[in-house]
Amino acid sequence: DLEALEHEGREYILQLDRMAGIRKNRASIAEWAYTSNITKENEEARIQIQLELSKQEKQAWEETKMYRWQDFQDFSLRRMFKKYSQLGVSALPDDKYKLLMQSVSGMESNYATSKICSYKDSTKCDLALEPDITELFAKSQDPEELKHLWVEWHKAAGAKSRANFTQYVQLDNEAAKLNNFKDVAEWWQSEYEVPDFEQQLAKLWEDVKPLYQQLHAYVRRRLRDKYGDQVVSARGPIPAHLLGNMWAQTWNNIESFTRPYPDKKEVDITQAMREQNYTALKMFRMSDEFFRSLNLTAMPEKFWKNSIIEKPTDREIVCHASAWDFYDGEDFRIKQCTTVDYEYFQTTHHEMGHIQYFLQYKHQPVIFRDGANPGFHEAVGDTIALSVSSPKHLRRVGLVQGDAEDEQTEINQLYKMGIDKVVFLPFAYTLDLFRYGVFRGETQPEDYNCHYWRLREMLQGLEPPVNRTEEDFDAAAKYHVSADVEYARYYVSFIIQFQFHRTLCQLAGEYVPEDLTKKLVDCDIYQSVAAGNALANMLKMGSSKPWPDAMEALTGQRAMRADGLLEYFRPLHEWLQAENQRTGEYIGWEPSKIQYC
Ligand SMILES: C=C(C[SeH])C(=O)N1CCC[C@H]1C(=O)O
Ligand SMILES: [Zn+2]
Repeated sequence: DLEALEHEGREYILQLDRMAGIRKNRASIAEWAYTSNITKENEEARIQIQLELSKQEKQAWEETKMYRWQDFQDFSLRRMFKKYSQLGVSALPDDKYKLLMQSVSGMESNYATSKICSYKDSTKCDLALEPDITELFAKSQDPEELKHLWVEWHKAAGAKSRANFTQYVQLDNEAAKLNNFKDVAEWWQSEYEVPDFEQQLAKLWEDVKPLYQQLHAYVRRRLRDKYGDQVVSARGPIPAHLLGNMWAQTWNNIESFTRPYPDKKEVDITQAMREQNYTALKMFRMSDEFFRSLNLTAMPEKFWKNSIIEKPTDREIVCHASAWDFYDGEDFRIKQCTTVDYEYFQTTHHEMGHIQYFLQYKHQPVIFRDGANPGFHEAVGDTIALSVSSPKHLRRVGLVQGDAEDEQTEINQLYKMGIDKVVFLPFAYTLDLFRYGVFRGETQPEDYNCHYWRLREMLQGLEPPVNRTEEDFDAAAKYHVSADVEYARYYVSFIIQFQFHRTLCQLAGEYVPEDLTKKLVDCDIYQSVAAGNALANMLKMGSSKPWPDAMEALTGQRAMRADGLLEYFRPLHEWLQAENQRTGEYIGWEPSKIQYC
């Protein structure tokens, strides 16, 4: 009878889950060995192990689908069977599986090891993205040097991966079809378990776009003031190499010469960190202490022993920051090439947020050790970082001196947050709208660069610094495209982290709507056990329930909405509208004159 069948099913799936944990542990060990020491033999070993594990997964999958789990009464049991019934890339035959692994690995190692020559010294050709090119791009205010760095990086890390990327798309789409998806776009969106995910992304963009356009118009004017109207036009897109970041995904590095009230003392956190002899380890210790102050879990001993927090000097590694779960309940690691600056201070909290999520759901079955959706995992650390980056907290830890806020300082602070958080949204949206089109076949290889830049111009109001052709492949010059990492997760994160922040601030008594002494912009939840406990309760759920349940558990809302972000930035939005009106700024952008299609 069904009762007995369900009991037998539970025994089976719990045993399968234990085996899956061992497989995932072995996969993480092999992946770590390769990405923390990029050599041919480590790459081959990793692919060999992935192949072996995929055979075991395929075997288990054959057995799992024999169960009539759709009729089981127990919700969690059905959910476990449903997740285990999806085989993933292991559904490919061995030869195609291996080809797919090789094409992604080829792109990723190219990205990780790409070097370019210096602008000022053409014989110096050992510049790596981290820390060399990143630092130069953040500091340089010479448009010609920035153009050189931009063009050379996009040639080395982007164009080179065009062939591998085309093969990856072909094979990954085959795997999608073997999993009963039309294409990879549908597969990626299925992770969010809502039928209208893409429409939700579009609606969120409609909500945020007016604020973005005001910010874009203001920044364009300040850049035109600085570089002249031969470099920055009054009504066109902004050249993408002038925004302080290789992908123009955050504009925080141009804050020093574009902030609204320049005569207000400059808040240079990076300089303060260096003056106070901050080290990578100190940044990690401070982040760990913040989480502990919320009554969340301390980093375990193994974390401090096994993590790589600075770039090694004796080998090549994948420097792009990452957090690792080894699925054994005690081994959790971060790998990042930390530099002592504000940006990496944020990144450290971002990665520690991933580890905290791992720690909170480690008691769950292996199959539920995941974010409620991929965006949740990206939002944990950033939510904490919203408190850390508040003037109140920065004063608390001594990174900012001096008095409390006045109106102008608050606008400067909101501007600093806006050129980090608001400008990121059209970038993130572009990256996956582009790849949805590629996976769907709407964008063929001969259109890759043209379609990528059409979206960049339409959504971000940017243009390339020089003409582009289909010899280029600029999308792959971004880590996540070269590493097959879905990106809508960050778009979701940058929306929901403000919903999380608002709730936690209210729980911490730090934010009271309409109370001008308890403003959202100045909220710091540090040491609030009430906020920490509420966050922990949501994190403990992992992916055991559909994400609206997790969202509701924490915020009372069951949907992702832009209202948290728009409430946070409202004073800035009003200021920008008034300022752009005062200067008669053209809002939006006319078509670019640069050739890229
Ligand atoms: C820090 C990570 C590792 Se999950 C990252 O890739 N992030 C964090 C914010 C956006 C995105 C990026 O760097 O593009
Ligand atoms: Zn992340």
